[in-house]
Amino acid sequence: MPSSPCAPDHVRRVACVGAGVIGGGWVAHFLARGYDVTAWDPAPDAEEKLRRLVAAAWPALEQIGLADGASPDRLTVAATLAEAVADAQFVQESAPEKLELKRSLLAQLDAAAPPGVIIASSTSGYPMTDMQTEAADPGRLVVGHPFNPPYLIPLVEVVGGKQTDAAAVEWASHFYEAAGKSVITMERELPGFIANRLQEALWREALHMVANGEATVKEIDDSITEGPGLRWAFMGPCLTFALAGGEGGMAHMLDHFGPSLKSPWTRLEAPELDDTLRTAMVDGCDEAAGGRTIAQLVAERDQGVIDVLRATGRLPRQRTEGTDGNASTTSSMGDEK
Ligand SMILES: NC(=O)C1=CN([C@@H]2O[C@H](COP(=O)(O)OP(=O)(O)OC[C@H]3O[C@@H](n4cnc5c(N)ncnc54)[C@H](O)[C@@H]3O)[C@@H](O)[C@H]2O)C=CC1
Ligand SMILES: C[N+](C)(C)CC(=O)CC(=O)[O-]
Repeated sequence: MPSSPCAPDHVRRVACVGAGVIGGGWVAHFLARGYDVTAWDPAPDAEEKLRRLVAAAWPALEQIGLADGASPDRLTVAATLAEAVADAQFVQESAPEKLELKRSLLAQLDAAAPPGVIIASSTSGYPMTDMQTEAADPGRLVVGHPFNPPYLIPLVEVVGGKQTDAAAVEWASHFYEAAGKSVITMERELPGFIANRLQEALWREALHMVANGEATVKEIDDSITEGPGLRWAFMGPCLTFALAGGEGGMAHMLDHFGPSLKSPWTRLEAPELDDTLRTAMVDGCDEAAGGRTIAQLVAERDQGVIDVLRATGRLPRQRTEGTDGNASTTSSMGDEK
């Protein structure tokens, strides 16, 4: 077992490797929770982009409550990967979703990080078994799959690969909880984990409807935000459908609607993501954005998530007594169980 040199709730220094949309979001989250964060990203403009992302996220983070001592000033951008992880007590990898790159990067991180320190990948779909093949100590490599933006959406799915030590998965789950996340620890690897597997089914149908001219991008988005999405923020799809069975609950729902719900399973096919569909999706999203910039949409999304968290009783949350003004001060969101 990679005996981590640090208890999950005593971590103070986190390294984030890859600082784009998700790596930057992780940086913002860890800073807001009071950690010292060291980031590394090979892109020449990475530091500027990262600091811009953190600055844009900070007002939302102030709204939901910062840990004592939290500050963007506690971010250091390292010149090399080795420097970034040299002193880390936890490493979050968020490099591009390319299997070969992940394999080699995780091996480099394993070689450079202090012995025993847990290294998590943000991958949105690769099983850790396929990514840990080149590492000398694959036992300490786990998946920690976040949701965009990681500084507001509580969920992290944690799962190991065939060579991951069970204790590493357990340590990572405890660490994310201490860092204010809501954790699902998976016993076994599933492509897409749980939430993306569900999202993939929805996404396939959305693309299919656009490809076939059956619905516009706006209609698809409205159908969720004005419909099931309102329920899903606080009650999942299974319990929601149990209520479709009235007093008979899920049993009646399945007896009543089961046969009619089953027939589509056999007729649904994957669409071809060709240039025509790509253009239709890009144009449809531009139209749905209605002239709003990405920065405006990010601010709108962040406020929307905060409003939903607050409306559903997940904000504000009591802080626990922080003795060191750091990670022991739990998040104001996400881990109410
Ligand atoms: N964008 C999303 O909504 C989500 C993405 N993810 C996962 O997060 C990871 C990162 O995705 P994004 O942030 O969206 O991509 P991105 O393209 O925004 O950022 C990737 C960053 O990695 C950097 N990079 C390139 N080569 C690198 C290397 N060898 N080592 C370290 N960094 C390197 C790039 O310069 C870039 O800044 C992927 O594994 C993705 O599947 C997970 C959940 C949601
Ligand atoms: C688009 N994506 C598949 C990378 C999204 C995710 O992995 C999770 C999310 O943020 O919905």
